Amino acid sequence: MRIEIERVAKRFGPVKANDGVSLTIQAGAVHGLLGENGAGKSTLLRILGGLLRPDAGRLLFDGRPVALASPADALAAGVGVLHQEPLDFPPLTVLESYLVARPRAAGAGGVARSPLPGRGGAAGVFLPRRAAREELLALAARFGFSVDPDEHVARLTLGERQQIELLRLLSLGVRALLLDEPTTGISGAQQEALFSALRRLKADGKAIVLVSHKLSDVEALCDRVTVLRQGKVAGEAEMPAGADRLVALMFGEALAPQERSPEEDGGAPLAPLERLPEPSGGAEPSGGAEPSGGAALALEGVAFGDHRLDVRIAHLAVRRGEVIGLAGLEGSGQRLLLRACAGLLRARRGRVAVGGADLTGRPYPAFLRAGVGYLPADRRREGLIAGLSIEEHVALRAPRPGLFLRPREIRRAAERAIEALRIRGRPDTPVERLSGGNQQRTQLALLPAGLALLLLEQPTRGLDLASARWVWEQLLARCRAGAALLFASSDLDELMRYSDRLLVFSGGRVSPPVGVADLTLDRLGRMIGGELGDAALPSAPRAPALPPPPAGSDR
Ligand SMILES: Nc1ncnc2c1ncn2[C@@H]1O[C@H](COP(=O)(O)OP(=O)(O)OP(=O)(O)O)[C@@H](O)[C@H]1O
Repeated sequence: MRIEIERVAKRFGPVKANDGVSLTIQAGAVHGLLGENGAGKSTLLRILGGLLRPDAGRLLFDGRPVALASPADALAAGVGVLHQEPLDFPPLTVLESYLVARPRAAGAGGVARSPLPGRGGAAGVFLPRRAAREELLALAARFGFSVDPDEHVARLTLGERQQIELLRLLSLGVRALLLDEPTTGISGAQQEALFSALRRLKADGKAIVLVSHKLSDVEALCDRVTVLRQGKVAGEAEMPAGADRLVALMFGEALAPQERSPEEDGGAPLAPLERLPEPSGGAEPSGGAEPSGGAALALEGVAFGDHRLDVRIAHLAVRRGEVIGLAGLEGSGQRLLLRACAGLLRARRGRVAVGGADLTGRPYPAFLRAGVGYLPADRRREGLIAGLSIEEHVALRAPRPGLFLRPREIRRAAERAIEALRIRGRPDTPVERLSGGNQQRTQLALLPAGLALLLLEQPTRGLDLASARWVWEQLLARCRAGAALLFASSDLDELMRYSDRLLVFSGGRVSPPVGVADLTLDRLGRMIGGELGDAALPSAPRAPALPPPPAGSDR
């Protein structure tokens, strides 16, 4: 399907999110949509997916003007959106989720047209589960996805949920697929599977739109890219266009080549961000050295877990100013460790001390008082409160000077935070209206100053290159001021670049701390794959518990 976007405009109050965007997406091609945080990419995707109506301009599908009043309209017109967080239903099984929104065949409860070549649709008075099941398995096999129709969606990893959603959209007959940051939070193997599926769909003649901040994804997949800047088309390029050109289109000339990550620079050496001060105790910042005393964080013989994993750490001491990266596939225990160190998950045994104070078994507020700050990955569900504005978040965080909040002071504090963290929004902007990158900046703005221990999940997920770099500048400045930092990331370059030492997680097993100087990307990849070495503590995965965990639990 060919998609033409003609002079599309969309405003949110004073913000021109899309300002006369025109571009054509060809059938049988992957079209990249790039741009810095807040450039207007998601807005355009939401317009194409029927989630938003444009104020002006029009869309043509295969030359015919269309008016999309809802996602159902877009689906009926052949456009499916694969959101970063799949729109699935955690309590359902994979098969039930796959069948959501399937139109019923001619007045009966049957499965409509089969998405598989050469097969007609099944129909019947009752839902023909067996036919649907076979169809799902055959479609999954076509793309090399391994699928268990009876598994609960809540038990799947993000990458597996994404595969089911992709299959569901295909089963609904989409001819154009819009993907929003599809490789965020999925494993390397799942990324390979996704890429080969997309190449196959492209060969089948589908139009594919890829929104991504990762130039490596764009270079691997796209035939053509359009760069948005402040709601306008800043430029277009046929691929391969060269990373320099794309970065210049996205950020103007503002981002010097050395400010980009090695991935985007094809491996060129980087100008390092300013690193840590000399440690006061004489310990080396890398190479596995441990602080001798007064650690920012000390764990002794701790064991914690959830319904799925038991995690044990015999000994970990993190010194002030140190950065510890937590590597591993998502759901391997990193999040559990961060939550245990934040007082959000109680260790079953062992000792947890922050700044020398024993906080074992103490509640979350005690950790807060000890100077622990926690930044969750899921900013929309856990980090921020939908419906509240930036200033309301600032008010919630404010230390209580008395019984009453002072609105003027709160507003001024919000304005200062907006300015300091360069958030694109106003004090009264509800947080759900901020772009992903600006939500992350807001979360960072809410972290109090002077923290002793920062615990961060995926601190730069969804951020553009310049913003990610800038966030790390802020974090390293806190480290230079004495904070210790533990962060979980699925970006190996980020882990290698910013950590002093790494803990590698694999299915709940944890490696001893490894100095990054002793690691290569290749070795790290193998450790993540399970080669943790003899020193890693074994831990048996727990038997699956019923009922399934709520969505968003550590997977
Ligand atoms: N519902 C909304 N209400 C108000 N403003 C909005 C809304 N949605 C988006 N915006 C604003 O429109 C602009 C474009 O946002 P959009 O989410 O399209 O950017 P983006 O390029 O996808 O950014 P990111 O890479 O951070 O996800 C931003 O300034 C954002 O704050």
